[in-house]
Amino acid sequence: MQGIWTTDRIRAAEERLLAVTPEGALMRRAAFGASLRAADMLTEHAGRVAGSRVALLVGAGNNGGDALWAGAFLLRRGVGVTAVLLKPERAHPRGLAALRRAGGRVVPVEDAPQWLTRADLVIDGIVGISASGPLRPQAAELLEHVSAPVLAIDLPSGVDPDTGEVAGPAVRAACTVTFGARKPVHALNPGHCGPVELVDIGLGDELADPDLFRLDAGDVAAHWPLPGPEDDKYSQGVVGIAAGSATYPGAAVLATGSAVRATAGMVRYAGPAADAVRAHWPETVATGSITDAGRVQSWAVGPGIGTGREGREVLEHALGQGVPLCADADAITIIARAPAVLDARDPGTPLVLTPHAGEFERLTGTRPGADRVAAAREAAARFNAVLLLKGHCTIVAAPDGRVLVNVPRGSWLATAGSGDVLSGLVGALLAAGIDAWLAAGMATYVHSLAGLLAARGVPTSASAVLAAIPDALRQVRSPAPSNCG
Ligand SMILES: NC(=O)C1=CN([C@@H]2O[C@H](COP(=O)(O)OP(=O)(O)OC[C@H]3O[C@@H](n4cnc5c(N)ncnc54)[C@H](O)[C@@H]3O)[C@@H](O)[C@H]2O)[C@@H](O)CC1
Ligand SMILES: [K+]
Repeated sequence: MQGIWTTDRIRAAEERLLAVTPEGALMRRAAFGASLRAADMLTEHAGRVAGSRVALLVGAGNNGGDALWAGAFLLRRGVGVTAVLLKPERAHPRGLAALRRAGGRVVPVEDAPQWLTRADLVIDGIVGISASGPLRPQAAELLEHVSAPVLAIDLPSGVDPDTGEVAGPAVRAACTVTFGARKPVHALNPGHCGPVELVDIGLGDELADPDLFRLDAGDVAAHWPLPGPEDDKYSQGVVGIAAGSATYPGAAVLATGSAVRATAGMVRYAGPAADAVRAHWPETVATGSITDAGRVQSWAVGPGIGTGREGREVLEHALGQGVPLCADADAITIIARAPAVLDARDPGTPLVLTPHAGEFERLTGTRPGADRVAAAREAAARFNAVLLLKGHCTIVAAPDGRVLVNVPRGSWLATAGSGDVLSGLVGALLAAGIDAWLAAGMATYVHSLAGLLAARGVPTSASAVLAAIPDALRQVRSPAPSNCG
């Protein structure tokens, strides 16, 4: 798992490291790493390093210092570097001296447009982890002259470092180079960060207990249930799916199908769409009513069951079985309207709730707001449940405070029925006995990868996402190498 730390924790760790490191050494390490990434970007976008042109946007703090030092390193490689000082009186003195010594040009803001327009690459050193709020008007106006790719130093300026919120003008980077450890913005706002490269500045020993986690393919592969020599259809877990209606069998077919594709365990379906489910997935055991569904090790309940009395009875029955349960879609609305339904639950048995922002508001009375991590964490504690907050960037919070963030792979999953596929995946992993927080995170990961594979650059459908689950699992088990992201 990749760890992610809030900026307070990073700042404290940096201070401890600074106290035992020669002055300026950390910044030079960071800036050298940034200059290497800048050179790679110049090669990619301008076809050369020596002879290319870089403009630095330099703010009032150490982030600007990083940019100035990176400029000094690039000058040594024959790059023409121009620094635009947004707050000349507060520009990092040592960084500025280093840039000047290396032969860099320093221009006032009034002269900046021509240098920004001509640049092959712009380096954003406006503001880093001490940022608050969006870009100030002067910086926002300068950015209008930029058409070259932007390399963000530490994070794209104007984006909130801890929540990823964009409340006004902000840099949209082609790539971000960060130092020491990943910050929440990198996972929560991949659209503004672009691929994120991590430069080691020696912070590792100072940081423990991440605030957030991100799964990688290795984690998912390591925990995904695969049949072993001793296994049979029961030993791998039996998942029950309660979804869909006679008139709208789609949700039932999709949720059941994704459970079928996810693991080799057995899938039972219970509900009025049993005929349609049997027709699509002959390997399932389908019954018309949840009361005669038989034993399962987990339930996935909700998509398309309706929010009336029948839906409520189905949910109550499943909650009363004392097995882990994923409550999705209509099941969430039922809980929001009648929280007493949860009285049927044994509080020690895992529950996963999978709301999107609107369902989250129904459940809790408020929208998730800018700090989606805090919102998900609070709701997880309040409901004593794993809370999977859907969105472009999905957050999975456990009642004990652990949070996973899934960095999306495009917006391909914004399609009807996609949530039904996710709930089948969660249910199948719960049946295999996987920790509910991890199960929800792994399901989200594979769901988004299946979305990417199904889409291959064009809009896709939930059925195609479902069909791509085996390919996503194959890819997870043998991931392609990646050096940025
Ligand atoms: N402390 C260290 O040893 C290291 C720090 N590093 C760099 O230092 C950065 C943090 O530096 P600082 O704490 O000096 O602060 P920043 O450079 O992040 O911000 C400087 C100042 O900008 C102002 N500001 C806040 N929001 C703004 C906005 N939206 N628009 C314009 N100005 C705004 C504030 O007055 C703030 O103090 C990191 O992000 C990283 O780039 C790296 O060099 C690694 C080592
Ligand atoms: K920046």
